[in-house]
Amino acid sequence: MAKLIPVVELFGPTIQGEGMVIGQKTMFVRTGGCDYRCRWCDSAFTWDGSEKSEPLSAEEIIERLDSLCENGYSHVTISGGNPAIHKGIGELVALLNEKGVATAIETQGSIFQCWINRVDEVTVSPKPPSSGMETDWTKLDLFLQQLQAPAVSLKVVVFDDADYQYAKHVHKRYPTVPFYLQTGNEDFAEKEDPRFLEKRMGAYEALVEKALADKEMNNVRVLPQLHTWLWGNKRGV
Ligand SMILES: C[S@@+](CC[C@H](N)C(=O)[O-])C[C@H]1O[C@@H](n2cnc3c(N)ncnc32)[C@H](O)[C@@H]1O
Ligand SMILES: Nc1nc2[nH]cc(C(=O)O)c2c(=O)[nH]1
Ligand code: SF4
Ligand SMILES: [Mg+2]
Repeated sequence: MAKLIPVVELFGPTIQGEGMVIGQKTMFVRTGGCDYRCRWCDSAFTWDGSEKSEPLSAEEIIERLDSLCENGYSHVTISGGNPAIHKGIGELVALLNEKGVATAIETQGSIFQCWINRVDEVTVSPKPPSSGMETDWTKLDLFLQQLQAPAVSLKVVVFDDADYQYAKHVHKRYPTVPFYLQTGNEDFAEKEDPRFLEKRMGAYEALVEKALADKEMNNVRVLPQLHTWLWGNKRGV
């Protein structure tokens, strides 16, 4: 029997606002459940019990994506929560592959599944000290050793100096993996702050300046969460 996938949100078309394929037109599948509890998680509704997920088969997910996008789509991003806790996603990835639709995943690198190697773009985002989570380096080493996907990147969110030092450590530990620094959004719960965009731009400028002045961070890409510049903390975009 097909394994069901707990889905919290399906949305799109939108643009990928973060990381290695920023700007890519994409659909999103957001799964429920996470093995982490990051203090600043902007998607805590996937794991804090505030929302129920709907168990869907891979076919049902594709039907719903199709009905969201009458013009069709060529790219699907799977995020969460941690999508890597769900075995059933392998079937979704295989079906999308068959249809010629490219796939991407966002995960923190704590749990590996064989199907991850069939995802076209894998973003691994280990969590810095401000998250309150502790990285199990042995697990992360193993995750990256097993990872054979066509395109892989590391992305570390930075809120403060300790996070930046952590990001440097990650980049040094895995020097051959394309590395992204991403600004943290401390106003993730804010709905109507008139200074929201100004603050996001300020955080981006500060992170860019830090990286530009750092001789150990010459081969990095520095990015904001671009979707928040357009749409703030709105859900489903
Ligand atoms: C919501 S998570 C889901 C995927 C997976 N659990 C992970 O953390 O990689 C997707 C991305 O959003 C980032 N993120 C979550 N909350 C954020 C915040 N307040 N500011 C900036 N990035 C955030 C995470 O670090 C991760 O890269
Ligand atoms: N547009 C857009 N881009 C994103 N990139 C990563 C996201 C996520 O929540 O995983 C996300 C999201 O929620 N929306
Ligand atoms: S690992 Fe991702 S989904 Fe899980 S709590 Fe952290 S940011 Fe949120
Ligand atoms: Mg998000």
